[in-house]
Amino acid sequence: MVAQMRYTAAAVGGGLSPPPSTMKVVVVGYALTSKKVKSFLQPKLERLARNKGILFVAIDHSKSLSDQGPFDIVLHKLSGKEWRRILEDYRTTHPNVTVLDPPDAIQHVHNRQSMLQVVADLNLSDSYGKVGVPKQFVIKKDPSSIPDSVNMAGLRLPLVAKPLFAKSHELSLAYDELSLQKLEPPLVLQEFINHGGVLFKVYIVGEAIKVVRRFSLPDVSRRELKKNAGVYRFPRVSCAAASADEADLDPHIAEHPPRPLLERLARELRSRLGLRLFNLDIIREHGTKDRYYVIDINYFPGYGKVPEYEHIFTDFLLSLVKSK
Ligand SMILES: Nc1ncnc2c1ncn2[C@@H]1O[C@H](COP(=O)(O)OP(=O)(O)OP(=O)(O)O)[C@@H](O)[C@H]1O
Ligand SMILES: O=P(O)(O)O[C@H]1[C@H](OP(=O)(O)O)[C@@H](OP(=O)(O)O)[C@@H](O)[C@@H](O)[C@@H]1OP(=O)(O)O
Ligand SMILES: [Mg+2]
Ligand SMILES: [Mg+2]
Repeated sequence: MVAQMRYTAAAVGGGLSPPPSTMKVVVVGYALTSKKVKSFLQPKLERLARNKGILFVAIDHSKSLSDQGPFDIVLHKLSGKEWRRILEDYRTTHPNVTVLDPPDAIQHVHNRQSMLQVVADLNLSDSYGKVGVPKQFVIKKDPSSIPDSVNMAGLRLPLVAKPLFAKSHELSLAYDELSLQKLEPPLVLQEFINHGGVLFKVYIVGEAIKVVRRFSLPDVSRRELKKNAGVYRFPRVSCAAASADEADLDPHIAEHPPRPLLERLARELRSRLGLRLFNLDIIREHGTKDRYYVIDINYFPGYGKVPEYEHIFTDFLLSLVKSK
């Protein structure tokens, strides 16, 4: 079902020409934070969408979702149990509306343990490379158990400590296991993998993928590890300001992972996670040609920073309606 809405002056907004009047409009309701609206719903996206017959409409939280629309697609990234319940109800009562993405699938990548489990289960290995996850375990409560748990799990130092819930972005690097007791659970402790200080962000929008390169934490040598102790906290690492797309780097480090490997990984994760909008952070172990680790998966990431995202995203929205 394509929500049949005629273009009106109010719907189109000032100054922009509507598409031909015969064109059916694809209505996309969105529930996003104001930060996300600013970064994602940029004028260049809205403009291109409008020319292709796609209209973005803000969902009004003071009204029932069923009383709004009709929508063809609902796009959302809001947290909270109540919102998840509203969406689940809406999905049941409006089976023809594509909700991007299902709330329970999103929940799966909110926890840093379940997030990487799918990659571990996939155990992807072919002529292009091998994709795994760093050894890791969860500390739920008692930080005094950390040193013993690290030894028992056979984790090699240094370790990265991340909040179990992916919404929080603090990151610590620990050179010894005793210092980890200072950190506040629930946490994921993960082996730090040397990767030449460069990481690849693979943005997925349905079947499309786009890869960017970012600077990351530098390698830690055996010598450095022996010399240092303690836990070091890092503010946001590998954020958009850390782009390394144009940097002059050692080609062994800069080279993107093979496209066929990423395409297979993206396809598998899309179906196993039941998500269509996500990105993954992948690193190549320094000194190897084909040993890859996925270290993070994010739902509906910052697409606004991806070159040409407006074309990729609008094509994707149209393909959803066409395939119905
Ligand atoms: N196991 C690891 N080995 C090496 N470096 C790592 C590892 N885990 C994380 N890092 C580095 O720390 C950064 C932040 O880690 P991660 O991506 O897990 O956190 P995040 O807060 O979820 O990030 P995002 O902003 O992408 O959501 C990574 O971009 C990478 O530079
Ligand atoms: O805000 P930005 O554009 O940086 O997008 C970031 C996004 O924040 P937002 O959803 O509030 O926008 C983050 O979401 P939360 O985990 O905090 O929910 C997470 O997905 C990051 O990985 C994104 O950065 P990217 O991986 O694309 O560099
Ligand atoms: Mg990350
Ligand atoms: Mg993340």
